[in-house]
This record gives sequence, C-alpha cells and structure tokens, in this order.
Amino acid sequence: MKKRIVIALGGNAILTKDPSAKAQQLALRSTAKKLVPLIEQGHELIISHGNGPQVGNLLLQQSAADSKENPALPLDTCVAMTQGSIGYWLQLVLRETLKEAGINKEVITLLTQVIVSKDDPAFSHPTKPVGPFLSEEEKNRKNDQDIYIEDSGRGWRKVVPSPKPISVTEAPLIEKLVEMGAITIAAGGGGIPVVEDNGEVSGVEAVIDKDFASEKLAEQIKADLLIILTAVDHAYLDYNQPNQKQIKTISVEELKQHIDKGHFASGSMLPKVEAAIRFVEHSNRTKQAIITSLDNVANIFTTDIGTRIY
Ligand SMILES: Nc1ncnc2c1ncn2[C@@H]1O[C@H](COP(=O)(O)OP(=O)(O)O)[C@@H](O)[C@H]1O
Ligand SMILES: NC(=O)OP(=O)(O)O
Repeated sequence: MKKRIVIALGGNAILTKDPSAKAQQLALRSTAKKLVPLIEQGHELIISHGNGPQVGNLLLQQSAADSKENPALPLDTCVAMTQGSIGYWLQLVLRETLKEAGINKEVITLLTQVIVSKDDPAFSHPTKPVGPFLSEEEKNRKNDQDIYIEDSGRGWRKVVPSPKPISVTEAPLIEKLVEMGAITIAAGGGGIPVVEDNGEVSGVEAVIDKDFASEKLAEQIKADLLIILTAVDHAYLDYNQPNQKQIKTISVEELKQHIDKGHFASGSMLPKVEAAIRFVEHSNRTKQAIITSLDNVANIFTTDIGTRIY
C-alpha cells in the first residue's frame, strides 16, 4: 500500500570525509540510489536532511568576511544557504538517478521556514553541534567567544542555539506538492528558524534539529511513517560498550525508560529517539517511526530491520 513517508537524512548521507561540493554530490548520488526502491514501490517521499557540518563550515567562512563591503551573514541566512546548496545537489542527483531507473517523477526543493519561540530557553543555552570536529588541542587554541562541547566521543564542536520547532510554515504547500506527485525536499537543516511577533516574521540565529523539524513536518502533512536515517542500523542500549545491544521493535513506554537511564547521547541519538516518540504519540500510537541506516532503507518493508517505535 502506498505510504506517505518523511525521510530524515543524516550527516553520512551527504558528507563523507571530503567536504568539497563535488564529494558531497557524490555521496548524495549514492544516497539517491538507495532511495529509489521506495520510489519504485510507489511511496510518496518527503526528504529532509541535516546541515550541521555544512552550516558550521559556512559560519567559519563568514568569520573571514569582516568588512562593510563583504559583511558576515547571520546564521538564519546561512541555514537558508545550506538548504539551497544541499537541496540543489540532492535534486540534481535524484533527477539523474530517477532518469537512469526509468522513473518519471518531479523533484523539487522548497526553502522552508520553521517557526520557533523567541522565548525558547535554547537561545541562552546553545547545544547544537555544528561544523568540523576539533581535537582538544585545536579547541583550546580557538580564540573566540564560541562555546564548544565534546560530541559523542567524536571530538569537540562549536554549539549554537537549537530551539524546538513549533510549526513548518510551508507545510500546506508541501502537502500539495506531494499530492501532485513530486518528491519534495523540504525542512533541510531543520528549516530556517523564524519568529513571529505581532504578525511580523523574522529570522533568528539558530539551527533547529532536523529530526525534530522532520517530525513536526510529518505531523503537519499527515505522513504515515517517519524514517530517520543515520550511520547506525539501530539505536543501541549501552552503545559502544562491549555489551551493546540493538533495540528492535519497541514501545514508546519502554523507550522512554531507556532515555531515563541515559542510553542515548544528547545531540546525536537522543533527538532521533525523542522525535520518533513524538511522532508515534501524536498519531495516538497508530503510526510507527523507524531509526535505521541508509543501507537498510530499501528493505524497510520486507524485513524487520531497524529500531521500530510503536
Ligand atoms: N544509544 C545509541 N545508539 C546508537 N547510536 C548512538 C547512540 N548514542 C549515540 N549514538 C551515536 O549517534 C550517531 C547518530 O547521530 P548523528 O551522527 O548526530 O546523526 P545524523 O546521522 O543525523 O548526522 C550514531 O552514528 C552514533 O555514533
Ligand atoms: N540541523 C541539523 O540537525 O543538522 P545535523 O543533523 O547535520 O546535525
């Protein structure tokens, strides 16, 4: 049966070791190929993606722009730029891949704004890692006002505010595009964060978590399924320990208990698990969310692979 699926692409779908535009397009080409089976099966796909490494790199590029003639651009604009660049790459390679597979489908990227609260506590407590991973030495050599955290044992990264998404502004339009049969790339990089004040909308300096934004979009466009794709095939208990254990099919209640016991690193697996729970709860537990790796996506309906939250 045809399903409406929001797919959130993790960092490894876009960026391998080489952050050049060419290498990212190459990585996305292989990602696009892995999504083709779902399209062949007739499902409606709405694809979102991360931008943590890319927007952090853009911010570093902004720090070189210090003149009136060439001013540094604010973070909301940088998020919009990454939606544009990654969306462009993905749109390009998806169209090519579909053509090769003999599938006649439109692909469109939509600049997407996401409303957040100006009073969100995240603005005074940055938690979202962006940009490159630094060694402790490199981090200590940094002479700036930025805050750095250790990111899941992978190195130190700058953190920026990450308010929770309240509403995806373009959701009704995204629904229309999907109904027209277009594969829609939307809410990239968590969406461009904006606040509404007395009817006036303006950008704010933040990076919304793409798993939370994808979940909000999935709610608003009445998706049947939320699939969060990342580098691991499952969420694990005791991750990276000798006794680590895959979480397979699991209820919201049980998963919440594992959250309370601290099994999921904040800034990496925790938002995925929390977004999955929100989606399932919003559907009154009639819908599922799946966390798995990109390599497993083609077999999502033929196997029980992945962490499946019901
Ligand atoms: N309990 C856990 N189970 C699985 N992976 C975990 C867990 N805790 C932390 N991780 C880490 O979280 C990573 C996924 O988060 P991240 O790389 O930030 O996501 P994304 O793929 O969206 O860029 C995994 O690749 C893994 O390194
Ligand atoms: N915006 C966002 O969550 O990006 P990453 O998934 O790349 O961290």
